[in-house]
Amino acid sequence: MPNLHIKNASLSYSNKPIFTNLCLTLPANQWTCLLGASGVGKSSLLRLIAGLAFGHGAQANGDITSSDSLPVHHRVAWMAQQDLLLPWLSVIDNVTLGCRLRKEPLSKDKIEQAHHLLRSVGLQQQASSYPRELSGGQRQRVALARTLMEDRPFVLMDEPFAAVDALTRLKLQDLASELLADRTILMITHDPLEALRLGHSVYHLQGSPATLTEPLYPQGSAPRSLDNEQLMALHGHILEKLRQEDV
Ligand SMILES: Nc1ncnc2c1ncn2[C@@H]1O[C@H](COP(=O)(O)OP(=O)(O)OP(=O)(O)O)[C@@H](O)[C@H]1O
Repeated sequence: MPNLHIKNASLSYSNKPIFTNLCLTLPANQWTCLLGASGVGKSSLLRLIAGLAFGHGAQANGDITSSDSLPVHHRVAWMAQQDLLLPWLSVIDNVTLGCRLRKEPLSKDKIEQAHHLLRSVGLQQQASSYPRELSGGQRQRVALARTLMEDRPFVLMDEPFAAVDALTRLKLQDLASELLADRTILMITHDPLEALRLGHSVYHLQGSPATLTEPLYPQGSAPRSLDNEQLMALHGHILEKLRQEDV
């Protein structure tokens, strides 16, 4: 998988700078996690990387490039806090939604692949169910299968596990860590523990205009166990920093 390079990313709304000349490299096969207070500009940075449009009054710039020199924008998958499943489609049809939207023929291989992915997220029995019949955690697992079905090298995640209970969140973290191990990932989270469990590096976006701090590099391989002493110490340290920032 390629690295993703973000150079001189700048964004302002109505001439108010949100961030200016941000630079960040997302290493291949790694999770880069991004913490930061509400409104600091995390989701906007993700939008800029994905090449999504900003509303009226926004000025966005930046070089988003890949180490393999191929264009980035159409090779990005997005996973959000809301599962964004279409309620009128079955689980399997939601997993193959990308093919449908692009009007690609749904070959036997593709359908088999979708079933295989549902098996990997533990939902093979629910292929014909509808989203309303699933729990929040199950729905987010379908969203994960759909992300994997798209098979994009770059995965941008905006608080993907924020809407589920603590135990389901831990399970989803473990599953995503395993299934997305070979991608280049940027994940936004408000949960320092989640960043420390999953991230190879953990950045903090802070200030106005926002800047990135030096990254933390949690030890050991992800997903890290909750009884990892270094992880718990770093967790306390980050929470304290966030608390000071909040006053
Ligand atoms: N369309 C818009 N017009 C004007 N300002 C905007 C617009 N969209 C976002 N902003 C402002 O840009 C800033 C960054 O927003 P963004 O959604 O990126 O923050 P965030 O760090 O992701 O916040 P959260 O953690 O709450 O999701 C915020 O101060 C927000 O008010």
